[in-house]
Amino acid sequence: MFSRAIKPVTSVAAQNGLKKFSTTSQKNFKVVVAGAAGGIGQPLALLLKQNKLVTKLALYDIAPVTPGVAVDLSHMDTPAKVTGHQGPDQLADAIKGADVVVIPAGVPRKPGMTRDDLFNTNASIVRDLAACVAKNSPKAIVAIITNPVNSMVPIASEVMKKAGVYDANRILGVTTLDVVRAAAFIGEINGVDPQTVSIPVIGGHSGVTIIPLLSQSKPAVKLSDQAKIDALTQRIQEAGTEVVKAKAGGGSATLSMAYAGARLTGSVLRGLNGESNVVECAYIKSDLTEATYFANPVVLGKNGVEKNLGFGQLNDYEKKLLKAAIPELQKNIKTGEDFAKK
Ligand SMILES: NC(=O)c1ccc[n+]([C@@H]2O[C@H](COP(=O)([O-])OP(=O)(O)OC[C@H]3O[C@@H](n4cnc5c(N)ncnc54)[C@H](O)[C@@H]3O)[C@@H](O)[C@H]2O)c1
Ligand SMILES: O=C(O)C[C@H](O)C(=O)O
Repeated sequence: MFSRAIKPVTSVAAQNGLKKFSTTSQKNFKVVVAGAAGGIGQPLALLLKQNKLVTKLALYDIAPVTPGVAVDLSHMDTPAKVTGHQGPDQLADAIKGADVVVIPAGVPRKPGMTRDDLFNTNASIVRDLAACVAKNSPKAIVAIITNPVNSMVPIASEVMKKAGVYDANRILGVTTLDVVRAAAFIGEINGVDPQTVSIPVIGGHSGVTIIPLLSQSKPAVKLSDQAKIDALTQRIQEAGTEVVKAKAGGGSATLSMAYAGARLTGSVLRGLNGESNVVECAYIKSDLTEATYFANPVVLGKNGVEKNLGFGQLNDYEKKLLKAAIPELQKNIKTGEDFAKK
C-alpha cells in the first residue's frame, strides 16, 4: 500500500521523452522567432512553445498584433516564457541572449511569382535582422526560412562578415520542408508511414536547385520506371508552387513550413544540448561543389553545424539534376552577396 510513496520521482527530462539526459544536463535555451505574427511565424511559435528545451521564446514582428500573439501563447501550460516585441525599437531586446534565431520574416509568393521575385522586398529585411543578431547575439544559430533562401543565407553571411562575427557553422538555410515533402510523397507511394522514410534532398530551395536523391531513399522508392522517378522529382521541386496555386492568392505554405521549421529548430536545440548524431539537411556554406552554398545532410552539435556529411554517390539522373542546379545556385548566391556588399 506504500508503493506509491516510495516510487522514484520521474525526472522532468524523462517525462518529456529526453530519457538520455538527467535534469542537470538539460540546458535552457532562448529561441527568437523573427516574423512571428505571420502565416508561418504563429504556428511555428505554437510548436516551439511546446518544445521542452525552450525556456524563453521571444516573438518579434513589425505587425501590431505581435504582443497579443505573445499573450495568447503565454497562457499555454508549458515552461517556455513568452515575450512579444513589436517594431525595430524592440528588436535588440528580443535578440539579446538568443541561442537560436529563426527568421520567417518577409513576403510570400502569389500565383505566377518565382521565389526570386521576393528578393527586392525580403533582402533588406533579412539584412537588417542579421545585423541586429551580429550586434546583440553574435553566437546565436540563425535559421533562415525567408525566400529566396538561396540568396538570403549569403546575405546574412556577408552581414556577419562585415560585423566581424561570421561563423559559417551558425547560419543555416531551412530546406527541411523539401525533406518533409519528399518523405510524405514517398510514404504515400510505398504505402508506409512517412516518418519511417529517410530521404536526403540536396542543393538549394527553389525549382531545379531542389534535388531529391531518390536513389538513396530508405526504404527504396517503389517506382518501376524512370518516367515515374522524373515525375516524383518534379513534384518535389514544384511542391511549393503546388501550395501557392492551391491557396489562390492567399500566400504559400505556412502550416507544413511551421512543422518543418519546428523540426529543424528542435534538432538545432538537441545538438546544442549535447545530443549526438542529430542529422538534418540544411543549406550552408560549402566547398563540396562549385556553388559556395549548398544543402545536404549535416550533423548538428554544440556549435551549430558540426560535420558536413556530403551527399554520397549520385546516379546518372541525379548527376544531371546537380549539373542543372549549380549555375542557378551560383546566380542566386551572387545576387545575395552583391546586395550585401553594396
Ligand atoms: N524555406 C521554406 O521552405 C519556406 C516555406 C514557406 C515560406 N517561406 C517563406 O517564408 C516567408 C514568410 O512567409 P509567410 O507565409 O509567413 O508570410 P506572411 O506574410 O504571412 O508573414 C510574414 C511576417 O513577416 C513580418 N515582417 C515583415 N517585415 C518584417 C521585418 N522587417 N521584421 C520582422 N517581421 C517582418 C510580417 O509582418 C508578417 O507577420 C516568405 O518569404 C516565404 O516565401 C519559406
Ligand atoms: O513556394 C514558396 O514560395 C514557399 C516555400 O518556398 C515552399 O517551398 O513552400
